[in-house]
Parts: sequence; structure tokens; C-alpha cells
Amino acid sequence: MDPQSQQLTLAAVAALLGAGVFLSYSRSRSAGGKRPPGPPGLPILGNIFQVPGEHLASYFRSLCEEYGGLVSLNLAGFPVILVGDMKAAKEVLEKRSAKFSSRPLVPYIRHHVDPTKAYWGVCEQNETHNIARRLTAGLMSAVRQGKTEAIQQFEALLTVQHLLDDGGKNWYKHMNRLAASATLSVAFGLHCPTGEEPDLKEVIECIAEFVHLCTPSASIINIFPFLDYIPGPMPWRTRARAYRAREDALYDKLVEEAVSGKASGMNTWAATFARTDKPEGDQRRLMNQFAGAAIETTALALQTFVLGALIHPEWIPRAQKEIDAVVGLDRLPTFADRTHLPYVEALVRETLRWRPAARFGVPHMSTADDVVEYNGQEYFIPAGSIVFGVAWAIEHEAGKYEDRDRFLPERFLDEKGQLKPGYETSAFGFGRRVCPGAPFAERSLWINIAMILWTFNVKRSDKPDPKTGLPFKYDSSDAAFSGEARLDFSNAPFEFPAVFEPRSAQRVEVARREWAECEKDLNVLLPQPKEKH
Ligand code: HEM
Repeated sequence: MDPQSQQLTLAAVAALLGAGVFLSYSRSRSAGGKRPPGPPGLPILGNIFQVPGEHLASYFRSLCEEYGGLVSLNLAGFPVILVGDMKAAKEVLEKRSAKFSSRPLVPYIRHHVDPTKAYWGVCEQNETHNIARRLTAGLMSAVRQGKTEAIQQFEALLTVQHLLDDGGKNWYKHMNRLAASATLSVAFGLHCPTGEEPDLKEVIECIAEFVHLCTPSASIINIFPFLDYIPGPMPWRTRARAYRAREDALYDKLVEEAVSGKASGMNTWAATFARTDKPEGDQRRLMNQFAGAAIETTALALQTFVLGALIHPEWIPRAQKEIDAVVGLDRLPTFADRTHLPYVEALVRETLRWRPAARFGVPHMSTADDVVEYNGQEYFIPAGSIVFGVAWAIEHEAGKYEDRDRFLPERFLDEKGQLKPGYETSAFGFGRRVCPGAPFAERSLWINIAMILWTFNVKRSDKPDPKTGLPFKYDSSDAAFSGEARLDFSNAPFEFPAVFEPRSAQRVEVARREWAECEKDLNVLLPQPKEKH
């Protein structure tokens, strides 16, 4: 992690608030009413100096525990609202979704890095966002029908091969590869068997650069927008143009290959988007959003699952017993087993709850004044408020989750071992911004967890930590996660060693045989729908 990224949150929050807040500032100042409770602050500057330099999610969570599910902060006049329990989240982010589903606008991104608003996941609510959500809903309806399961199963089986090959030495990278390859295969027909493919590397580098460009320090015009009136090739323009050219070249190539080239037989998401192109709007340009949103989140959720297994391993025998009872010894789990394996479902839910991938969500911005009723009180939330759905607080709500910091999948099961009804999660966000990729993500998590537990005992490494010479210290505290410091809202555990020990020679043989015999042609795994005559 570079030092620039480590200068944490005050600047990050300031930039995220960016021009969106500036735009709404005058309106919000003029409106009145009782605000949600929050820590007292200085005159004018409010709470700006209280926001810590790191561990923002923990700070937000502690405020939610102290002040309740709706917390108000004032950052030098700019209103920030923290939503810290499910009741408040439903009231504000779900029921009032029409007013609370925009995004804060970062001037540098809007005017230079993404002037065409192709980044619909970070742009304000607009026509592009509506179109992209509609198209994605269509893709996800196919995912729900199981159309991507063959590829997801194929990628999970390949990951098992990689883990068998090296006993888990590079397990962390295998999860990164898996998440990337599953997404890029389905989106562009780009299967990445090694994780070293040049196109994949370019995708990852572009995501990293974009994340960097989103940081406040990326451009002085985030702080002093008037400087943008200076004409000519200023450094921020040159950098943004270079990035645009690089990313456009990458996605033009990927989409072109998906639509007409080597992956032409496949029913890729790019091909679906391109079919809806119109002269006035080229929908294929919206495709660059998927990689950024899908790859890191899915990988880090699987990495978090492994951390949960190493820190709280008590549940592993029960999970394996259930899987073995349903699947047997002669084959690996498939999606056909899903309804018979509630324990694996509970593992997916607990992974997303225990250490949510986006600990304070992705900020929304309100577009109109509103009065919200919460716990018998009415609170005024001005237009232009930045609203964080703090998953880290919501998923650890006191009184709702017993032993809340423990990785305990049983919490989602009744005494008969069946899933309790009424499951709700904040891990995928809320309202009109709720993660549209959730059906795909859940399937990836499910099949990988099921296959890993069928094949391996996942254990701590007893090799000394090369940095200290002492046994590796496994940690699930904030210090063990990188996300906030990277300012990209996601929350990956830092790399840690794990041993993937095959449960038996027979299981190795079955896993190897299944790989040798499985279908590997992407055109068959994700076929085009048959033409209707
Ligand atoms: C475990 C995996 C994942 C997690 C935890 C996750 C979580 C999230 C969260 C918290 C948000 C912000 C929601 C909000 O603002 O309220 C989001 C947005 C988004 N996610 Fe995911 N995500 C995951 C995987 C995926 C996948 C696989 C895809 C695509 C196939 C995807 C596509 C998107 C997109 C496009 C958005 C922006 C939506 C919008 O602004 O309207 N995500 N995700």
C-alpha cells in the first residue's frame, strides 16, 4: 500500500462529498429541522477534526453504537448521515430510495476521467444509470435461471486444481484469479486460466488507476474546482486523457472480441449490451463497470471466508459432514445440490456478515429534503446529504446477532438445520443502488465454498512468518484488513498463509478426474440462446 493511499479518510470523505455537496450546500443550509443525533462539534467546522485518519468503518460503527441507527455528522457544513441498523436502512435507503439513491459527485471524475458517465455505478442517478440497471437486471434474470452456473462451476473446479497443485501456497492469488476469470468469462468470453493473462493484467491495472483517480489527492480541482477554468494541457487533463485512451482501448478490444471475434459463439454480457446499441447511445461502453465492481469484492469475500475458517474452525466438521451426506465420495458438489445444503448457504451469509466486503457501503447522496421517522422521533435530512449504509454496524447490531464478532454460520439455521426465514443483508447495499450482481456473486461464493470444503481441510500454516521468524499471527481485527486505507470501499484481508490439505487420496483422484473430463469450451458452457423461428 502506498503512503498516499494511507493518508486516509478525512481527505477521502471531503473528496467524496466533492462537488455534489457543494451543489447542494446552499439548499441544505437554508432548510431546517431536528437532525439525527451525533457527536457535538466545533462551530462552523463541526466534526471535521474528529474523523480519524484510519479505520473509518470502526469509527462509524462506534458512532452508530453510541447514538443509534441514524447518526448525523457535520463536516464543515456538509451533512453526512450514518445508517447503522436495518430498521433505519429500510426507512431511509429502501422506502425513500427515490430520494436517497444518487451518488456524491467527484469533480475530477465527472469532468475529466469519465465525462461520458459510463461509470454508472459511481455516477449520479441519471438516464445512463437507469439503462444500465435495466440491462443488468436482464443479465441477472438469466443468472437466476442458472445460465451462468456451468461456467461458475468450471472456474471453481479449476481453482480446486490450482489448490491441489500447490497445497494452497498461492491460495490468495487463486481466489483473485477465480473471481476475475469467472467475471471476465461471462462478461467478455475472456477465460483466464493462469491469472497472468495480459488482458487480465490490463483490466486490473485500469481498475487500480481508476481507484487512484477517485482519491481526493488525484487532482487539485477536487479541492479548488475553479482552477479548471485555466485552459490548456494542464496535468490533470493530460493524466485523465491518458487514462481514458488506455481504458477505452482495452474495453473496445474486449467488447469487440466478445461481440464479433473469438468469443462470438458465447452469450456474453457484452454481446447482450451491444445488442441494445442505438445510434444515440452505445450501451457497450457501460461494460467497463462490471470488472471493477465484481472482481475484488468476490475475491475478498472468499479470502474472508478462509480467514473465518482459520480463526473460528469449530464449524468445519459439521459443514463437511453435511456436504458429504448429500454429495457422497464419488463426485464434487454441483449447483444441483444447493437446495439440499443449507449449511453452505449459511456459510455464504456468515461470510458476508462477519466482515462485509464494503464495510461502510458505497455512499449515496440524497437529492431532496426529507423528514424521516425513526424510533418515535422525526429527523430532518437535507438534500445533498451523503448517506453511508454502515454494513459493519448493521451486520453487528447489538442484540440481533449473538456473539456477533464470531464466525458462526449456525446463527442462520434453525434447530432442524434449515435456513431461518426472513434473511436480510446490508452487504450488497440498498435501494436503487443495491448491488445488481448479487445473484452472480452468491453463486460464485456458494460453489467455491462447497467444493473447497468437500476436497480440503483448510488449516493454519505452522511455517514461521518470514517477516518475524515467529509463528504467523492470524488476526481478524481491523488491522488485518486493507480496504479502507485503499479508499476503494472494499475491505480485503491482507494476505495470510493457509494450508489446503486434501481430505483423502480418493477425493484428489475424483477432483482430478472431474477436471480431466469436464467440458472446457466456453461456447458450450455459455451458449447463445437458440433463435426463435
Ligand atoms: C461478494 C461480492 C459482492 C459484494 C459484497 C458487492 C457489494 C456491492 C455494494 C455494497 C454495492 C453498493 C450498493 C449501494 O450503493 O447501496 C455494489 C454495487 C455494485 N455492484 Fe456489487 N458486490 C459484489 C459483487 C458484484 C458482482 C459479481 C457484480 C457484477 C456482476 C457487481 C456489480 C455491481 C455494480 C454494477 C454496482 C453499482 C450499482 C449502482 O450503483 O447502481 N457486484 N456492490
